[in-house]
Amino acid sequence: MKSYLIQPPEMDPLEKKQQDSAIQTLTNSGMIDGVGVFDFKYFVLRIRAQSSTRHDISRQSLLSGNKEVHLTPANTDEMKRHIQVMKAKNQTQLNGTIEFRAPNGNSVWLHCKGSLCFKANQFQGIAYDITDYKRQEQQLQRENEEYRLQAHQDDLTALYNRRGFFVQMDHKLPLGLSRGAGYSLAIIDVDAFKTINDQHGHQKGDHILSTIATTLQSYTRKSDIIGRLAGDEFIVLIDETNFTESLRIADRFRAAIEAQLTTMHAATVSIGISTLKATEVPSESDITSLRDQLIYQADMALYEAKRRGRNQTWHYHQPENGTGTSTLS
Ligand SMILES: Nc1nc2c(ncn2[C@@H]2O[C@H](COP(=O)(O)OP(=O)(O)OP(=O)(O)O)[C@@H](O)[C@H]2O)c(=O)[nH]1
Repeated sequence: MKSYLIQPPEMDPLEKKQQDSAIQTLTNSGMIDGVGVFDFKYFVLRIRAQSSTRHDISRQSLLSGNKEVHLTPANTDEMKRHIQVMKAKNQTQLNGTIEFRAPNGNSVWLHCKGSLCFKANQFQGIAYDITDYKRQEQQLQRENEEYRLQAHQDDLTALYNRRGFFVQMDHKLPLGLSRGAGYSLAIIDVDAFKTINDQHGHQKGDHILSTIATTLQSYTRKSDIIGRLAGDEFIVLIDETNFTESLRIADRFRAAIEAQLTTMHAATVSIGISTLKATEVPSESDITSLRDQLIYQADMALYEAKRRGRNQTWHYHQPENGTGTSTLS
């Protein structure tokens, strides 16, 4: 790790001489790689390499071949605010990581340890270059995010898998309901898919599933959530809808899928829907049971669509005196 001694911009000549000799000793011993001046009135940190032979500083990304560079904080406003807070609290010890911008636009992270002199707008201390470490950390974060996405994604269709869908749904429901939005849930199941697989092979079956996924993507809005629940079952959380609208929207899914699949194997889908009214604002602990209730009701409606002969869209309807379903054909 590289380190730089940061000096005050203006110094007493005698003090400067003493420090120069100390710097030379530190440089020779390999303890520091350069010296700098940090003026936080103008927010510029000037760094000068000292031990170019020992550390081959010319190859270092920070300096990009130069012996001296000017760095500015990546977020000057935030840093100004931070220093103002320190000043108000009369705190002089700075011990933290600051992201700077090199002249070539690259980020340079320096861990600065030392003291601030508010009167002279100066910082004095040591700055450790932790850029490599930060880059590795960011790379690790990116990889973790990728793994997290993969764990929530269906391999075949690239839609959310069951887990990913529920994470998204649980996140969305409370937000929407608290601002008075109603939601509908559609469960879409391929009709007689087992027969299609048996007659045409698994590969054709997979192709049908992929076609359904792309059709759903093009017939939904950005704010809807689409997932593949399992096997031949898809699920869509339709944003901001009521009973009537959701029936119309879901039946459009059914008709569009049928049209897309006609050219393949005349496959069709059945759809069951349930709706959560905007007035049903839940407490946070109610979300899971609301989600289970929506799924249960959509499943019941799907069952009805299958029972009545398939290739239909049914909406769950809770009559005054018990359970039941209402229809659109
Ligand atoms: N090609 C393919 N088939 C799958 C996949 N996952 C599950 N299946 C098959 O999908 C079929 C689902 O059939 P079921 O849901 O039991 O019933 P169905 O034949 O669709 O009949 P209904 O739902 O009553 O209309 C099973 O034969 C599974 O083996 C997959 O990823 N690809």
